[in-house]
Amino acid sequence: MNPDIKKEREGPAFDVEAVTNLLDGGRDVTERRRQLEALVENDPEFLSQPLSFLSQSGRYDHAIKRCARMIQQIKKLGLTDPKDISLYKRAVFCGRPCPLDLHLGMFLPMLLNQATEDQLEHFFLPAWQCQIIGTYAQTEMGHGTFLRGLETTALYDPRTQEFVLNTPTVTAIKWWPGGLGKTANHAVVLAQLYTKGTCQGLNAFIVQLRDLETHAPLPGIIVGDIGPKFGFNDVDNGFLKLENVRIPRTNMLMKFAKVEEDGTYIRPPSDKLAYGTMVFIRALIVSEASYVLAKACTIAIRYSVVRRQSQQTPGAPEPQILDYQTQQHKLLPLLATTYAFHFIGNYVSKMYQNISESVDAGNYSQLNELHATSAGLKAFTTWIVVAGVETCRMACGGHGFSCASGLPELYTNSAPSCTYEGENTVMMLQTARYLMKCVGLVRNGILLEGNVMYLNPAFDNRPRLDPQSVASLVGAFCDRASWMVTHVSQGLQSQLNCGKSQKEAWNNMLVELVRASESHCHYVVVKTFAEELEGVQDSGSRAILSSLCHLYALHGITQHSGDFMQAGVLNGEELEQVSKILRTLLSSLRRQAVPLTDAFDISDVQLSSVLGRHDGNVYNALYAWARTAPLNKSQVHESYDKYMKPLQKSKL
Ligand SMILES: CCCCCCCCCCCC(=O)SCCNC(=O)CCNC(=O)[C@H](O)C(C)(C)COP(=O)(O)OP(=O)(O)OC[C@H]1O[C@@H](n2cnc3c(N)ncnc32)[C@H](O)[C@@H]1OP(=O)(O)O
Ligand SMILES: Cc1cc2nc3c(=O)[nH]c(=O)nc-3n(C[C@H](O)[C@H](O)[C@H](O)COP(=O)(O)OP(=O)(O)OC[C@H]3O[C@@H](n4cnc5c(N)ncnc54)[C@H](O)[C@@H]3O)c2cc1C
Repeated sequence: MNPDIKKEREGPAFDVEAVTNLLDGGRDVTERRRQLEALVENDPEFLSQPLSFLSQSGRYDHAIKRCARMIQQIKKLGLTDPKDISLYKRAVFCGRPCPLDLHLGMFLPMLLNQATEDQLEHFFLPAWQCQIIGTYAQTEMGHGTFLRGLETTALYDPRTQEFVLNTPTVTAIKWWPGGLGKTANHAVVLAQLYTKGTCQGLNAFIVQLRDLETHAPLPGIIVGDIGPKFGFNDVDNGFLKLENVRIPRTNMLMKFAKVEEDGTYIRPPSDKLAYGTMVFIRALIVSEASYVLAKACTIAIRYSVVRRQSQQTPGAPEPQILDYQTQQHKLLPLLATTYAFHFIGNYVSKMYQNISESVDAGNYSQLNELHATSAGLKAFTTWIVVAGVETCRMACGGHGFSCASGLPELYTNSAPSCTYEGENTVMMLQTARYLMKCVGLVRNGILLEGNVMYLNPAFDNRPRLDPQSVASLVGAFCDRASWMVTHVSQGLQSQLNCGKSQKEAWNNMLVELVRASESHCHYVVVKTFAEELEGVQDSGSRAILSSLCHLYALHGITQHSGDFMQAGVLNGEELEQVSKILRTLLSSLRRQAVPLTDAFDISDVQLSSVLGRHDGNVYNALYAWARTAPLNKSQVHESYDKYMKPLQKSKL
């Protein structure tokens, strides 16, 4: 083990295993996770060469091979608990996306959430057994955000009791669905339903795409891969053109909306229920965000204690780069953010679970709050995580730019989370829509509960900020959100008072509306982090996590100091105080940085990074990695004899 990293692990101020257990949700969960990871890491079928050396087709082949092995093993091991399956899948793909994500993550949940009993009877088992492999085909070339603008049509034909599906224009072609290109043989297709001459809006239809024996596309189905992307190249994101494809009436998911045999349409109790699976994935994205940032922080912090660079004192050894305050300022707030996002991920998962149960019981009253919260936190966490991965890459200097570091792959695979499942700006505006409605309720004398209580009148007048107190800092974030949300609603009102239409006024305030939503999400994250600490039994864990929560809050204030000052929450002098305490915290947490990343308990296989190796032996591993690169298969590349040699021989 590299002596520097070894020294970093001597005498942490807390019990690393206790924090690992806390992050996992208990000692038994840690043991189970390690057991499942070991099953994968000891399975010779899962051994693989560095993915960076493969082509797009090679990566897809590699991914499909792992999918098949994973499904076989899940059945053989008798894994039925969704938590086990999710942990096993994460171990197989090391957190990377895979061609079955949409089948497992959206197609199956769509069946569970939107299918009738008969439909479940017909589709679920073959889908669970992977005879049916599905995807979620909603986005079209011309529309991803504006769902009501989707052009694919499903015309009901009462004579044959079938729907006829078409993508009538080039912009109607389904574009992006994961697994659609080469993997899926079915899709849930979102289409505008027409029956009895009337458009009844978006509904979900199960469409078979490929022959179950030959996998060849069926008549009327033109399907393929959309080609190489910025990342995510293990997944065959595809396109789908539909030309008069006929499906039985019973292929429309009819748990909520219905089309009777004669074509009569029965409206769903809420027309947003069809959007439920998107909310499920948004909640899942929030709970996964922390894992991505945990990997990036582990790589960059471990590298930062083995990398020595520059010379502060002549003759003295070059310092570890984590000794530089700037390196601490880049990485330690991100480490604190990783822990903060772990707790907000738990919070959103619990919220989704609770509200889904009440929706199943027919109570739709909290759907809006769930949508607004999951949409805002999905945008808030993914924007910060993706930017954080890039910060970690840059903090590793040149070697961070090598695929050997694992950081470019981590960045390009996580970057689309700011776009898919709801483009982040659009999601923040959904949260803003909800917040503006809450302001309206307060104006009508209604008292609010939960995370928006700060909008109630005379929400307690707070003493001046005490930057040493986490509770006081949470109050500061609350006051900032209250001021920003109220301020933007006043801005909207004054636009309307000047005679602007609702639409114009809204568009003129979009930037402020997004900022107000971000401040609301930031408050919810800080509040949740602080509240979670109260439940931590182990005193050593509680102490170190409190320092991280303190750092996260102080750093948030310095990053958005304009908001806090505009809101009157703190003045210049108090801001200086905040920055001073933040700097002190950086140097005190520096010694705990490696143990705090070890607590994530991410194996070298999972990390797939030469720079982030647990033993810190980076340089030999980097050299060995480069030597195996395909370009080094021959000392003289074939292009020399084909092009350069003739050039050098020619008399220029
Ligand atoms: C890590 C694992 C990865 C797992 C692996 C993941 C791999 C990648 C998977 C990616 C899969 C995809 O991208 S699938 C495709 C994802 N696509 C999207 O997310 C599309 C985003 N667009 C939309 O959701 C919609 O178009 C909106 C919300 C932006 C606008 O919809 P709209 O119908 O026009 O609604 P709008 O007028 O704004 O609002 C009308 C009312 O409906 C409410 N409303 C709107 N949506 C919802 C909703 N979902 N649930 C409840 N309520 C809603 C609003 O609050 C509002 O209430 P009130 O104010 O009237 O009370
Ligand atoms: C890797 C990846 C995987 C995907 N997988 C799937 C899948 O499996 N199934 C599926 O159906 N789809 C999938 N998608 C598509 C994805 O859901 C859409 O790309 C996403 O919903 C954004 O829609 P869009 O591409 O039309 O962006 P647009 O909405 O065109 O966004 C472009 C810009 O317009 C702005 N904008 C748009 N509307 C508004 C507004 N009302 N107010 C303010 N600004 C606005 C946005 O903020 C953004 O800056 C995937 C996409 C990617 C990248």
